[in-house]
Amino acid sequence: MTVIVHPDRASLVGQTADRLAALLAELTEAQGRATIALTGGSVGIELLAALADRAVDWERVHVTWSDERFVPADSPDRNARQAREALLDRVPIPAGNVHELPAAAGPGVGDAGLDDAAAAASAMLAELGQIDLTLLGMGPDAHIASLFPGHPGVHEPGVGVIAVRDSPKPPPERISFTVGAITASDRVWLVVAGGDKAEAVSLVRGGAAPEAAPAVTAAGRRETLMLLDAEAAALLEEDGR
Ligand SMILES: O=C(O)[C@H](O)[C@@H](O)[C@H](O)[C@H](O)COP(=O)(O)O
Repeated sequence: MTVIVHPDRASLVGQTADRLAALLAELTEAQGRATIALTGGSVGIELLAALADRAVDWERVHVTWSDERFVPADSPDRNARQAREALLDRVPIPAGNVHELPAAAGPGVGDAGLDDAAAAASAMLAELGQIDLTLLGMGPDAHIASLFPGHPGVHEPGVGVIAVRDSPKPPPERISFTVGAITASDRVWLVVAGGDKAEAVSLVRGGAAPEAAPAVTAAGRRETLMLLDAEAAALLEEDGR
């Protein structure tokens, strides 16, 4: 894992958007298509908004998500809805290139269909083929996607999408890439900002166990980057790591 520290949140977001635009250009040029898995969370969405202002050949970019909240499609909690507002509705990406994870049938449905949604998402992931880049945020508890410390999901075997119940981060019902799905990606970028993440960053860099810090499992087949602002890296600088 390569750690790159930016002076502040704005430069982390701006320079990561530049880095992402450059990767998309390289991939669409070299292989005719790029497939990326987006993430939710404030930094993840800010990154998408910044990407909207970069030159990207959207015709040849496919997007999906490494996790999704299991709420109705029009819920403001949906990662896909937030991504559409921040980016996808602002760029000429073909509708067929946007591979949303299933939504709950409607308000108050609860977890009826959560397992079916996870199974459908696993099938869609298999159809999608190789993921060139999985973008991840990280919680203050070192969660990634919807894989939380002390929850069984981090030990779920195989490449797929799982149902998550009683998520400590609301909303409670989610569907999430497994660790195997994340590590099947060619590249994994963890994009993390804020002093509230400094402990988790230090835990991850210190080699904590996956059940304590799921983010330690974040690894791409070809590249793993931990992209931080100075606040999130603060303890690292103290440790000199
Ligand atoms: O659906 C979600 O909530 C995200 O996938 C989640 O994993 C997020 O990326 C982290 O919680 C970081 O979120 P912040 O960037 O807002 O701290």
